[in-house]
Amino acid sequence: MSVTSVSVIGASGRMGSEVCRAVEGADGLELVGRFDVDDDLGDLAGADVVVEFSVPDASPANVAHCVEQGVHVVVGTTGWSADRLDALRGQLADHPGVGVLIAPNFAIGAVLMMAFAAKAAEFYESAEVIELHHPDKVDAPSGTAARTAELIGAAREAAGLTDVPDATTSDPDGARGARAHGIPVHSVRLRGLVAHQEVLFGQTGEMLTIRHDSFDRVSFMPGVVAAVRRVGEHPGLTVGLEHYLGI
Ligand SMILES: NC(=O)C1=CN([C@@H]2O[C@H](COP(=O)(O)OP(=O)(O)OC[C@H]3O[C@@H](n4cnc5c(N)ncnc54)[C@H](O)[C@@H]3O)[C@@H](O)[C@H]2O)C=CC1
Ligand SMILES: O=C(O)C1=N[C@H](C(=O)O)C[C@H](O)C1
Repeated sequence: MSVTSVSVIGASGRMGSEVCRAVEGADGLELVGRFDVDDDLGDLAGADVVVEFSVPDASPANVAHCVEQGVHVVVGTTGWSADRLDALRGQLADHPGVGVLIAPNFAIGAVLMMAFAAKAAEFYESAEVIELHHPDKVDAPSGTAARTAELIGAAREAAGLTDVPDATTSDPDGARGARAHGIPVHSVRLRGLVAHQEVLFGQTGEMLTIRHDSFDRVSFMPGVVAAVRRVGEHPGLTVGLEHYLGI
């Protein structure tokens, strides 16, 4: 069996340290490098694939460095705006053999939740997203919630649905949440939580709730390991693990 060498950026963090353990325990993968803030990424310890879980402001430069080195990258860090994705696509055009996967969520159940939400969206007048996370999370809304709202918004637009109904005219403190792609998104931060999301759909006389819970960060590891194994077969930029899983 051939061995894929893997380096991890953000290796000291909650996700990075879990990824190091998962890579060390996976058949056919070898952990060759651990990098964190202020480390010189250099040749990335000669890795075939890098896994990147750092912070939104650092991730684009880290990924750009990997692409420049001709190394495939699996990215879990959030904060990839449309502008940042466009810049990465531009860079990848000059490195046609390199694959980059950016996934807002590597838990299989979360990927399914987003797919189910996209499927349900056209059938309901109302839609709202509630994401619930540990209080050490620095970004809100979560990348998963933003992506879910984007998928729901796109499905609604394709179906000719207009704005979600909402008679609110006074909301000085933002109690109705943020709006992402026209969908209200609410962020909860609570000690004891890991990563959770509910997608609520409403229609006269009925409600559909789609909920996913990650109780432990090990829930993300099968998706990360699958992505490491496959990223080399997908040159260019892929956004969302569903494209590797046929979901
Ligand atoms: N896609 C997914 O399935 C998941 C994504 N995430 C995302 O992953 C990211 C990291 O989350 P956590 O591990 O919980 O955060 P964390 O704060 O525990 O870890 C981040 C690590 O990145 C390091 N870091 C900071 N600046 C850096 C730089 N310039 N270069 C290299 N490393 C740097 C920090 O020192 C820290 O060790 C967040 O954006 C989070 O939303 C988290 C869980 C699952
Ligand atoms: O910071 C986290 O913990 C998580 N971040 C990702 C996100 O923002 O969606 C994925 C998961 O929700 C955990």
